Amino acid sequence: MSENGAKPRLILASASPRRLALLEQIGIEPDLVLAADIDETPRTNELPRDHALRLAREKAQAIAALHPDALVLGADTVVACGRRILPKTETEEEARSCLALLSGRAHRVYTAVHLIAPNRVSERVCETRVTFKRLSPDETSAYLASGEWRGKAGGYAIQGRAALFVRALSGSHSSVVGLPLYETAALLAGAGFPVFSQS
Ligand SMILES: Cc1cn([C@H]2C[C@H](O)[C@@H](COP(=O)(O)OP(=O)(O)OP(=O)(O)O)O2)c(=O)[nH]c1=O
Repeated sequence: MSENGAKPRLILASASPRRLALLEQIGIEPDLVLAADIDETPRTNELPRDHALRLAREKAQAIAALHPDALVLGADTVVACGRRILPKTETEEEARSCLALLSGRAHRVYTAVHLIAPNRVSERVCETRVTFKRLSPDETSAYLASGEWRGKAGGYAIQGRAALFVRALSGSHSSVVGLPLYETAALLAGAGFPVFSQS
């Protein structure tokens, strides 16, 4: 609660419908959802975890600058093969190369969350290890034809058909989809947002 006992206004700094749906899953409805338009290009030699943390922070800061009295939550999801940051795939060719890299091996997904409150800033990053089965040419073609890879980090969406490719996952499923719910709830509770008593 804020100093006067009122529930603080919450803004989700994201254009991702999945992040909104994940927040709603735990009973949290932001007062406002605003997309932050920032440059998401990785810096030279930037590590995947650092990249996710930086972009989550920059998304939150862009919106907090316009709404200094609210709680502002930003997030960023990065799929990494070793130190390599995979793109958010926009073309079928990009998605095909990502699937070829991910096939038959483990990779990591980092989602960072950054919360700006009027009097404090907090952040967390969640690391998840995902192991894909070896993909046959038919599986790859069928997945590419589904179009589910479009705009997704690493060229797949675990909440859709790519679930069939996941042999093992260690970490947080919600984090791979785009928002680690355990960590997000902890940040919000720490900033005085009533996580378990919304109504
Ligand atoms: C790996 C994976 C990623 N994704 C998505 C989550 C994110 O939306 C996207 C990664 O891009 P992000 O830049 O993290 O998010 P976004 O561009 O969709 O939204 P915004 O920046 O406005 O918050 O990939 C899935 O939906 N499922 C998955 O399994």
